[in-house]
Amino acid sequence: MLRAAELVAHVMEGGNLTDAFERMAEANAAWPDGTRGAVRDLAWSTLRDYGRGDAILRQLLHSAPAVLIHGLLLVALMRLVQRPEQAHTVVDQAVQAAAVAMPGLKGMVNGVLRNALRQWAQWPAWVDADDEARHAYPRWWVERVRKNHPKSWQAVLEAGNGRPPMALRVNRRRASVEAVLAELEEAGIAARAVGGDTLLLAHPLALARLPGYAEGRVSVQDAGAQRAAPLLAPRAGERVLDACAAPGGKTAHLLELADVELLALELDPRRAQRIRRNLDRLGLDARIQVADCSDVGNWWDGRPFDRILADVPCSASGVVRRHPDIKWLRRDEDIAAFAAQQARIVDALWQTLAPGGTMLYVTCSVFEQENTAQVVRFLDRHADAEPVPIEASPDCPLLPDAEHDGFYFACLRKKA
Ligand SMILES: C[S@@+](CC[C@H](N)C(=O)[O-])C[C@H]1O[C@@H](n2cnc3c(N)ncnc32)[C@H](O)[C@@H]1O
Repeated sequence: MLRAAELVAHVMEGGNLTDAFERMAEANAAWPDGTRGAVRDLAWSTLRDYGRGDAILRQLLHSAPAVLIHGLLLVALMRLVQRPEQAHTVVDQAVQAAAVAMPGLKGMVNGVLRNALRQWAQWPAWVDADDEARHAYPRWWVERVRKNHPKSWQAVLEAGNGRPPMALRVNRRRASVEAVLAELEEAGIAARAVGGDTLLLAHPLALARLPGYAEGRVSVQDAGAQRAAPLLAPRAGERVLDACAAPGGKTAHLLELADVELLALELDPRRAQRIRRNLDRLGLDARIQVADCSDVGNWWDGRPFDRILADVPCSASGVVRRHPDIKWLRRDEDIAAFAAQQARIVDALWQTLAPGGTMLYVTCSVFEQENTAQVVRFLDRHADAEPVPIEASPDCPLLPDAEHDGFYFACLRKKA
């Protein structure tokens, strides 16, 4: 419980959840899978529900406690929601964790949690009275989703608060969908094919338990993310640019689909190393370069590309259930900053596209400003660009649901 509280406290201080968890897991390499999974699950669940937990705590506390104790109380409340039948054990565990972290505050933790239990029946009313708590999102986020998706805003918010599905991509160079399904069945892992190279697992599991992963027959990639490479539809012999490539999920998928000459660019040198590791595992190859793709003069050799994947940095609002810290760390004004950065990137990349070539614009955002509005402005600025319809639509917003995360795709052709 203390480890999960440390992660929650780290986010409350503005830190990144995934990075902090990876550092913690590295420092505790001897943790069994079960411990690693439990710490992760508790921290992630607490942050998905942070608004609700905090609304309850505000009723019980007179002043804000030290951030680690605040995190611990939130984790304990989440545990109480998950396991009400073990309430007394949960309180004892939280008190023991406080005794280790801040012995002087263990009485306070005990008092607050016992008081919380006495007032259990009030929790729904406390949560309902607070807009942010009811939805478990900041107010600005709720407003944006409501405005951008008037018919489905509640479903979008709910999907973002749920647990994400786990999907696999079959490496068609090494295995077939049928062969992988049979292998999974033999290992007692329930899965079903959902089109293309994609399999959906009935229950998420640890990578170490996944047959064929180490041997490069399968990768873990969300089913929505797996739409990108087939939409770009690379053909053998083409020059392809993957402009924002790390950790290389879509780079690998493109290479699995066709023998192309691929350049993968990535701004972050540490993340760029993950592309090579992924390609090596899958038996694939590409040129990988650390560069700012919008600074064309620094990396482009002047030879145009036939296809460009622009999987641009974005708010990640479509994958918030995988990164629940972002909904509490992002600010409304960040979205305009992302949109400006995306515009800079696609304008720069457009120069490197061959006439007749296509660029696939991708975000994992559900915010219009980064999606359709971005593409409409792009088409206004570039008279030589035209949309290539996706399933009879000029673009393809994929809202998050039980099978896939939220994505947005627009395919743009450069007039010949
Ligand atoms: C959405 S992620 C890409 C995910 C990746 N395409 C995949 O499928 O595995 C965006 C990536 O773009 C990188 N990035 C951000 N700004 C960039 C820039 N100006 N040039 C190149 N890469 C950039 C980020 O570091 C991040 O790794």
